[in-house]
Amino acid sequence: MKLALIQMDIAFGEPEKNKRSIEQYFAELDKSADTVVLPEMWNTGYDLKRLDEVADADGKDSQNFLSDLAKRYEVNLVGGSVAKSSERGFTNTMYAHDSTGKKLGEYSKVHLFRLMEEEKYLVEGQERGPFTLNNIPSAGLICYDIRFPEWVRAHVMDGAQVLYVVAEWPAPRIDHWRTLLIARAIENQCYVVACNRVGSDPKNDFGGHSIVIDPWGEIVAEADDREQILNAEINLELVEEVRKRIPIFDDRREKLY
Ligand SMILES: O=C(O)CCC(=O)C(=O)O
Repeated sequence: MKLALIQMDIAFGEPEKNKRSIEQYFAELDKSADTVVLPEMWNTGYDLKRLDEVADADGKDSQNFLSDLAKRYEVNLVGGSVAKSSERGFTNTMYAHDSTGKKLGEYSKVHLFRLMEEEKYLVEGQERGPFTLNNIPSAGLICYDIRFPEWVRAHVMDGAQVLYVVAEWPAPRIDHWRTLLIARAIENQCYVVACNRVGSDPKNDFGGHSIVIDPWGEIVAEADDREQILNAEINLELVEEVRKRIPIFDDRREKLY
């Protein structure tokens, strides 16, 4: 698989402007890329106080936009996440599409991050929302979700071999971001493909360092803290190889935990 992670800045509360930025990035994609990943809440950023005005009604506009991009560029697209409004309230929701534009799955962030007051404005997702991308069982995780190893393990026990993480992770804790992601890859013996944003909003500076990590914990590719497209190639056979070498899934003591 040839991945392209779009590590972009996000305009605060300006979905149309952010869509134009994404269009520009797509025009610059490496022609060999088959799977593209976007960051968290790319439509609005953390403009939570104005969700009434800026969130996407039922995620329809975002889904159309993402489906059309995937089809036009013939790429699988893990569409970061968007602020979505529905009868249930506002959610932080990821959509994945295949290269024909077909929707593969949907996932809403289940762990809301109090430090950014998400719990005051958003409602939690209730489902795992796994998807199969390129014939590979995969899962989406949104930012703070990576601090919950039991949540990540649940996806892997379901069969996930690639974890797509999308984030607006602040710069002051970028060491946590890297360490947690490397640990999630090693302990689950799977690929971690993680796309963060850069730039600033009124309250935070975001740290970039989008990263692709293999099931042995080796870094396949890593960005710095500037806007860029991070390209990486991964080989899924390595998942099986690593799981045979250290068979942690056979050695688990399920009765004890
Ligand atoms: O856990 C962290 O330190 C960052 C989480 C975060 O920024 C988020 O979930 O939006």
